[in-house]
Amino acid sequence: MISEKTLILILVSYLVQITFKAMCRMLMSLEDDPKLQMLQEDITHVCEAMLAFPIRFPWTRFCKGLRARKRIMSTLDLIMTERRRCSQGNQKDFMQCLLVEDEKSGSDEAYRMTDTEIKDNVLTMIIAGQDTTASAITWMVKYLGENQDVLDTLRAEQLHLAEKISPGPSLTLEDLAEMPYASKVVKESLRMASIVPWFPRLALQDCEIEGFKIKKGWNINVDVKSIHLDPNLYNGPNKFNPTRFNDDSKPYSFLAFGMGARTCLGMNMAKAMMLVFLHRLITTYKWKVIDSDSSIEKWALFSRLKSGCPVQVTRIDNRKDDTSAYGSH
Ligand code: HEM
Repeated sequence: MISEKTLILILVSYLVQITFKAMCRMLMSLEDDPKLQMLQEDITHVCEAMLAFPIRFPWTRFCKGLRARKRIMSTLDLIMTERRRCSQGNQKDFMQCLLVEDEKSGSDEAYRMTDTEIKDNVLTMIIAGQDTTASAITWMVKYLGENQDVLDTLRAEQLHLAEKISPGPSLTLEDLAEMPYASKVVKESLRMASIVPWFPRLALQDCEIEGFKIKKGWNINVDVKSIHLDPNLYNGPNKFNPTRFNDDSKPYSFLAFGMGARTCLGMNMAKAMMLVFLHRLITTYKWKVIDSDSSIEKWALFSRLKSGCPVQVTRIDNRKDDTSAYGSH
C-alpha cells in the first residue's frame, strides 16, 4: 500500500524542473518569478527545434522554436533593461558579471559584448546545463538502485556528513568537499552514462593520430561512449564501480565533460548539483526505481532514458531515528 507520503514520479521530468530552477537562479537570480514557467516552456520548444528539420511553416517544430527563442530574448531584454534602469549591482550572478565586464570595457568596441551576445550566452548556458544535468542525475539514481552495495557505502558517508554539518537548507562548498565517495559515484555515473556520447569536430589541417591519416576538412566524431566502455582503459567497464576512481584515470580516458579548449564550462556546477541532489535524496527519502528498462531515447540531444525513470519516493520523517528505512528498497 502506498502511504500519503509516497509519490510516484517520472524522475527525469522532475529533475529538468529542478535543474532549470537552479540554472535560472545562478544565471539571473530569478526565483519565484512568474516569468519562469513561460521561460521553461519556451526553452523546451527551442530544444525540440534543434532536432527538427528546418522547415519554415508556422506549425512546424522548427518555427515554434524560432518564435519561442524570440520570446526568450524579449524576456532577457526586459531583465537587462530593468537592471540597468535600477543600477541593480547587488546581484552576484552570471548575467551581472557579463553586464559589469561589458561596462568595464568602456568604449573599446573590440572588447564589448553586444546585448545579443549576452542574451545568447545566458540562453546557451540554460540549454547546455538543464537537460544534461537532469539526465546525468537520472542515470545516477538508476545505477544506485541496481547496486545496493554502492548505495550502502554512500549512505554511510552521507549520514555521517549529515550529523557533522550544521542543519539548514544549504550545503556549503566545504560540505561538498567532504563527499569523496559521492564524488566517485558521480564520476562513475557520468562514465557509464556518457551523457554526451560523441563530439563532432572538423579537421582544420592534415594530421596523423596513432597512425591514422586525417585530411583537412574531414568531419571527425570522438566516440566518447566507446572510450568510456573500453576494457583496455577500464577494468570490467560495464560494472558500476565508483572505487575504480581511487586511482588516477589514464589521460583522455574520462571525457564526460569534454577535454581541451571546449571543456564544459558548467562542469563544476553540474558536479555540485549532482552532489547536492545525492545528499538530499539519501538523507531525506527512500526510493525504488519502478521501471528498470535501460533503453535510450533515440530522438534526444543527450543520452537519456526512454522511460524517464519512474520512481516511487517516500519521505523519511526522522532521519536519526529511522536509519533502517533508508535506501532504494
Ligand atoms: C552533467 C552535466 C553536463 C555534462 C555531462 C556536460 C557535458 C559537456 C560536454 C561533453 C561538453 C563539450 C562538448 C564538445 O567538446 O563538443 C560541454 C560543453 C559545454 N557545457 Fe556542459 N555538460 C554538463 C553541464 C553543463 C552545465 C550545468 C552548464 C552551464 C552552467 C554547461 C555549459 C556548457 C557550455 C557553455 C559548453 C560549451 C563550451 C565551449 O564550447 O566552449 N554544461 N558540456
